[in-house]
Amino acid sequence: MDFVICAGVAFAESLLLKRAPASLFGEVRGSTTSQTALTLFFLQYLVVKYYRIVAYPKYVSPLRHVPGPTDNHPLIGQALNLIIAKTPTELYIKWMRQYPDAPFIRYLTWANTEVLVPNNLNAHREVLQTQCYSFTKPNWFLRLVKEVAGHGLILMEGDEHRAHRRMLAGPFSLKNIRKLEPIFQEKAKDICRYFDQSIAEGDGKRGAIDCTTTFSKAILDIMGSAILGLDLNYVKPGETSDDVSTQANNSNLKPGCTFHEAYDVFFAPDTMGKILLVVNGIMPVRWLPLQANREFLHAMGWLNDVLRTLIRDRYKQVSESKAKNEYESKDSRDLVTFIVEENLTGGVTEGMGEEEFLGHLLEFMAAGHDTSANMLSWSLYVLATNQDIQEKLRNEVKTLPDSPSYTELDKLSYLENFCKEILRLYSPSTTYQRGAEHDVVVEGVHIPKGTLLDLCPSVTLLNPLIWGESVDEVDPDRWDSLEGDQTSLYTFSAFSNGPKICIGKLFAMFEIKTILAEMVRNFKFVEVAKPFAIENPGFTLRPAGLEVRLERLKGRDV
Ligand code: HEM
Repeated sequence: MDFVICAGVAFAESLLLKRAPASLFGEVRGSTTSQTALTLFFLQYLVVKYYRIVAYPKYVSPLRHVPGPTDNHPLIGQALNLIIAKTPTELYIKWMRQYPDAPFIRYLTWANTEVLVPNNLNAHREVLQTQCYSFTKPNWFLRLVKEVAGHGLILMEGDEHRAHRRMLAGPFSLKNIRKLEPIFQEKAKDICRYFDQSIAEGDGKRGAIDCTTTFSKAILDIMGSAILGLDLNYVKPGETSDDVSTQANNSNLKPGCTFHEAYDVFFAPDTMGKILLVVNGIMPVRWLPLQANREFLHAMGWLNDVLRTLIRDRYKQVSESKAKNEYESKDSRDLVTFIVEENLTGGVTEGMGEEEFLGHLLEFMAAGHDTSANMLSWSLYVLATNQDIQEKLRNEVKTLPDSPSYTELDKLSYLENFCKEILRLYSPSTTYQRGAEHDVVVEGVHIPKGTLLDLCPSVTLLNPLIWGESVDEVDPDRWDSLEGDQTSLYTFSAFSNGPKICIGKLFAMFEIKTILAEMVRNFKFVEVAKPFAIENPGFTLRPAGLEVRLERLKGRDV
């Protein structure tokens, strides 16, 4: 924008100079209009950039007194520090602990753009609930998400967002989530059979599981059945990993890629893939003839085609059998079928167009996949490194019947506490973004229109002012005796809060509890097999390469 304005102004100025009396600007009149315009453009552009990058954040911005890190790079503030940090949240946690009382923390990023991090509970309440629609998704984030998730809930704002949340409330209600019991139970058993296979392929007593890959595939299977009505069967015992990558079990899908490969391009790209993902948020770079771009465009094209075909086929199937009076609505219908049925009969999803439908599917698959898989990986990490907690959890889940229902799982208080403690210590969602729609005042801080905000769940989940000295310890029992700020909705921020709270919260908790219960009552998680790193940059807290050794417990058979 600065570029265009400076170019326009420089051109107008050069024309004016041409007409000025020769005695005033003799030198300038000697040069051509384009030379003058170019010189004026560069000078003005430099001044504007100096003001924006150096003078504004330091001397003019109303946010300049908000506390924050001072070890800034002169041009890119904390951008590089965030990229080379050990985890995507390391620096946010450090800043929160440095300025525990501040409502906001301010840091600088590319070209010294200011970013605010809501820090105390009131600031979270204002941004997520009270003034929710004053803080919308910023443009760079829209570009980034739209590439993979189309136009779904995450990108919608205001009335459109409210209308679509209403349409989707049914499929994500407790009543509907209960219908997914058989899908979750079956997949939990498949995972255990897969573990058995890994033990059998080893020395017959002990196996090792690559958590990130296994759970990523298992969760995709669940999403395939529950959301799309497809049997993906990535984690199916009896199949080697080679069989899995051919997607042999779903021959109806377009060849050339798999869901697992497609999402790996986004959630676990190589270094070039990561750079392009970030830079494309700032300026379009997908046209560059690079291998990482080709892989990305191929994967996303495949995903869009497959889901669009699925939507059209499902409409056709349902409407044709309805026309013949042969249609029977299944009680355990998946989300696609639910939306199609409601749409055809003037139900709650009436008016949802194909683009929005596609956007929702792309988003559910992306938003519910890596988050849940990482939560399971971190659960195994904690179990393998805390045998007493594992024993306590096992004693509780041992009481469950063979295929536990939602109600039976919901009654287990230690399982609930364990899940919350995993989300507290290892929030799968690292940061999510907002931008101020207009000037707004929160907690006495004047936030100018266009200011960027980073919300980081760990800022409240790992805050020593809220959790005390034991903040970094694993202690599921703490959830039995919450007091003060620990009871606030805004403290438990792993699923966010307010009108944009995660729509899949119930789905995720039920799915994870079912899988955890089945794993813990059948296997002992002995130790972490080797060192691993946390992926950074990353949208989720991904323990890349986490491997856990396990043994089957005697006396149980899946
Ligand atoms: C442990 C698992 C999960 C975690 C930690 C999680 C976390 C979150 C968070 C923090 C947000 C807020 C993002 C923002 O406001 O920008 C969110 C939104 C969302 N999540 Fe989840 N999520 C999980 C599972 C799921 C599942 C299973 C689904 C779908 C099946 C899902 C679908 C969505 C959608 C569609 C949104 C956008 C909601 C809106 O803007 O109205 N999530 N999630």
